[in-house]
Amino acid sequence: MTELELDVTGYANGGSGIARHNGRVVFVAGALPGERVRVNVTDDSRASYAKASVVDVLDASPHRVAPLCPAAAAGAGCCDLSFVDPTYARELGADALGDVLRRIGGFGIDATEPPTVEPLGDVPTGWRVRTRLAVGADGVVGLRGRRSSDLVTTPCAGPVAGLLDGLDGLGGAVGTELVLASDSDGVRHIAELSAPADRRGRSGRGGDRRGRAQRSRSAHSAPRSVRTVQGDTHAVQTIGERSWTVPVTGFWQAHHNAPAAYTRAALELVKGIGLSGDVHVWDLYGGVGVFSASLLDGASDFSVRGVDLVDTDPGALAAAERTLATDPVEIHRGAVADVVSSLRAPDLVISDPPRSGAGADVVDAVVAAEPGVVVHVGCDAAAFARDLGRFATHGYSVREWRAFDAFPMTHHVEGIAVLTR
Ligand SMILES: C[S@@+](CC[C@H](N)C(=O)[O-])C[C@H]1O[C@@H](n2cnc3c(N)ncnc32)[C@H](O)[C@@H]1O
Repeated sequence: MTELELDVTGYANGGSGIARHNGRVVFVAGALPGERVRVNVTDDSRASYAKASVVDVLDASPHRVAPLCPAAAAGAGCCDLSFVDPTYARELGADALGDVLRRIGGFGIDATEPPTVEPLGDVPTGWRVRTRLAVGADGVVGLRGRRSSDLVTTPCAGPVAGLLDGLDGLGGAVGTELVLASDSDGVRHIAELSAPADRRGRSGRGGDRRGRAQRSRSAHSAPRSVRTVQGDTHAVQTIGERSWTVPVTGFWQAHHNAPAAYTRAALELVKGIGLSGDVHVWDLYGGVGVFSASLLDGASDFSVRGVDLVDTDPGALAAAERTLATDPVEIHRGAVADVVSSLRAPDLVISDPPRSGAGADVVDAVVAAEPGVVVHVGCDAAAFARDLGRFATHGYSVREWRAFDAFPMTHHVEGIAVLTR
C-alpha cells in the first residue's frame, strides 16, 4: 500500500479531509483541515481522485480530541467524526452542506445563507434509540469494522444508556443481526433478523465483483424472518400527546430528540408562509405519520382538511392507521412515484425521503401537482441539495432552511427546507 505525507486543506461532504498529491485530490478519512498527516492510499483506481486513511498525525488540528467513541477508535464503522470537537464538527457539517447546496443544488453563493447545524442535545453521546448489530461466532455481538467485515465488540458511544448492555449470546447463528430499540419509556426491545440470503448458503459466492454486488443487493432486499429476542415486537414511541406502536425492525428516527425537533421545525417553517383556511396535505415518505400528526395538532395559520400519507412500509402504515384512526388521513401503500399522480392536488407537501433522496421523477411529479408550499427533509446532504435544486429549476424557491446534528460524532447532517412557488 502506498504511504504519503499530505497537507489537508479542506473538508468534504462525506467526512474526509481534502488534500492534493501530484495535482490529484486525495480524500483522507480521519483527517482535519490544517493537519499534516501520513496516510495509506486505500483506493487508487480513479483518474481524478484517490482515497486514503490516516496512519499518523504529524501536525494535529486544535480541534482534534481524544476519540469520544471507543468502538470507532477500535475500528468500527460507526462514529467517523468521534475524534473531532463536537462544536467544530457541526461547523464542518454546515460548510459541507453549504458547499453541496452551491455545487450540486446550484444555489448561488449569494443565495440565502447556508444553514448552521443545530445540536439536538447537550452532549454528543448517548443519543441513539435504534441500532443494528451483527452476530458473529459463538453469539458474540458487535459492529462491523470501518474497512472490513470483522466484528468490533467494543461498545459504541452513540446508543442511549443501557441499549447495549449484556447482548452476547442473545442472537442466533453467525450472520444474523440484532435490531435494538429503546422505546419512549426507556424499555429495550430486541429483534433478531435472519441472515440475508447471500450469507445463508453458497449462492453469494463466485463471479465478478459487479455480479457479487448485485446478488448481495437482491439478497439484502429479500424478506428476512424476524424473531423477538427481548421485549415486544413493537416499541411505543411518543411525541407530545401522541404515541405510535412502531415495529422494532421498522423506521423511527435514530436520535431520541429528532422526531420532536423535526416536527416542531416543520411547523415553524410553515408558519407565516402564506397558507390559510383549509389546507390539503401530502405527507410523502410519511412512515408512521409524525408530520401528519404535528400539522393536524399544531398548525396555527391554517387547519388541515385532509392528508394523503404515502409510504411503502406496511408496518409503519399500520402504526399510522392506529394513531391517526380518527383523523382525516388517507393512507396509501406504495412507492411515491407510483401513487402521487392519483392523489387530490395538495396545498402543502411534506417529503421526507430515505438517504437516496426523492429524485428527479418524484420532484417533477410533486411540482406537476402545483403545491403552494413544499417542506423537504433530507438526511444526506448531497441528495438533499440535488432535490432542492430540482425544485428550484421548476420555479420553487427556498424561503428558509435548517439543519440538525441528528447523528452526532458522524459526518451526517439532517436538512429541512421550506420552498414556495
Ligand atoms: C426517512 S424515513 C421518514 C419517515 C417519516 N417521515 C418519519 O419521520 O418517521 C423514509 C420513509 O420512506 C419510506 N420509503 C422508502 N422508499 C419509499 C418509496 N419509494 N415510496 C414511499 N415510501 C418510501 C420508508 O419506508 C420510510 O418510512
